[in-house]
Amino acid sequence: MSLMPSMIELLARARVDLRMGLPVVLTGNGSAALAIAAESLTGQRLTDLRAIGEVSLALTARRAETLKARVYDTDIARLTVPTDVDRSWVRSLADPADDLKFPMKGPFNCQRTGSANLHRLAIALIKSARLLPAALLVPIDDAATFASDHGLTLINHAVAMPLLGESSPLHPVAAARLPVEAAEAGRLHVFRPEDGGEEHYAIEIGRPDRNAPVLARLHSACFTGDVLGSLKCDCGPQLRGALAQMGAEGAGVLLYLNQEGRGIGLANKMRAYSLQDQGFDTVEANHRLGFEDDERDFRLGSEILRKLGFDQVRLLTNNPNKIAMMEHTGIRVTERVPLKVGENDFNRAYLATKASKSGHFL
Ligand SMILES: Nc1nc2c(ncn2[C@@H]2O[C@H](COP(=O)(O)OP(=O)(O)OP(=O)(O)O)[C@@H](O)[C@H]2O)c(=O)[nH]1
Ligand SMILES: [Zn+2]
Repeated sequence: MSLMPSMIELLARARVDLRMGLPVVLTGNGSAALAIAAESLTGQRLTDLRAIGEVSLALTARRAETLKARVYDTDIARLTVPTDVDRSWVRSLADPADDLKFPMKGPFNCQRTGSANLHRLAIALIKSARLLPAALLVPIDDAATFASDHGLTLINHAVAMPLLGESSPLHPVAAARLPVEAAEAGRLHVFRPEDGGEEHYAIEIGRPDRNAPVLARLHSACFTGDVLGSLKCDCGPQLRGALAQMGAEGAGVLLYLNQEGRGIGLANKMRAYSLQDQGFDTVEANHRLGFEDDERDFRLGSEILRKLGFDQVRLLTNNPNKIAMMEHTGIRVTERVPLKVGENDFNRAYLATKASKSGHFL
């Protein structure tokens, strides 16, 4: 029946559930579990989970490394939650804010038998909901009955995992003329993904020739840099510099991708900034939170370019990964145009770390 939600729709619902602190039901390979985000766990929900069975905590291998917890499943660690700890124990394992002040002492009881599939699915879902990558799971018997009895969203591992790894198709929803400081001939296009995720934007400057390489910039949202003029990064000057160059050349396209904080979201980026104030660099901070260096999906940049009719670019960037991803997804990068602007005393170390650890061109 067509009114039944598809897995894409169920995943969108599950993201909201997890953000709200509601459990979701995960199932796969004959097993089933309730999963709840550690970040939005209430004391009552922890009590409720314990009434069902033994509760385990899923963490990424990155987070486990900081906690010195054993990882038996490559990318995921599964820790048994002791019966005598409260919500603050879970919080301290999930959130590195107080790692230095109150180091979490193991040894932790790390699970090595059974499958980590449902734990991995919970982490993937929680990352896509832009929460701290940590989930509590408790096994249940009959997933379908449990979900319908309690009105919970039911997610199947085999169907969901490939979808979570894919880039959702994007569709143009609206476009209009937008004169900007850099060029009077501007046009803003809004693209919406099918998975209910963030919209992304493209600002077209002039009327670029679709048969020649276009001067292009893939800009990732940075509220602090773009809007507030933060001195901790170079995003604001890069945004304005790219538009200015497009204005001067009379043509270009700037994609504004809503992947704040290299894809971890603004709340997590502020957590990373707090860790940076404790002395960690931008990459270490991401790892301590349980994220990879860069959680962005640049494939959507190629898709937007193609939808706008472009297949070759002169790419304004210092990031070799952006070039590799463009080429990999069928957009030819005929030239890399360096974008070195906005270095200052506050972001010098950040820019140096990008060069030394993330391979950025100097
Ligand atoms: N997680 C995290 N994200 C950051 C930090 N500083 C800046 N960002 C984010 O990094 C992204 C900056 O991306 P881009 O401007 O595309 O920079 P880039 O990947 O270095 O590539 P180019 O600028 O093209 O050379 C934005 O999403 C910022 O919000 C940080 O310390 N931690
Ligand atoms: Zn920035």
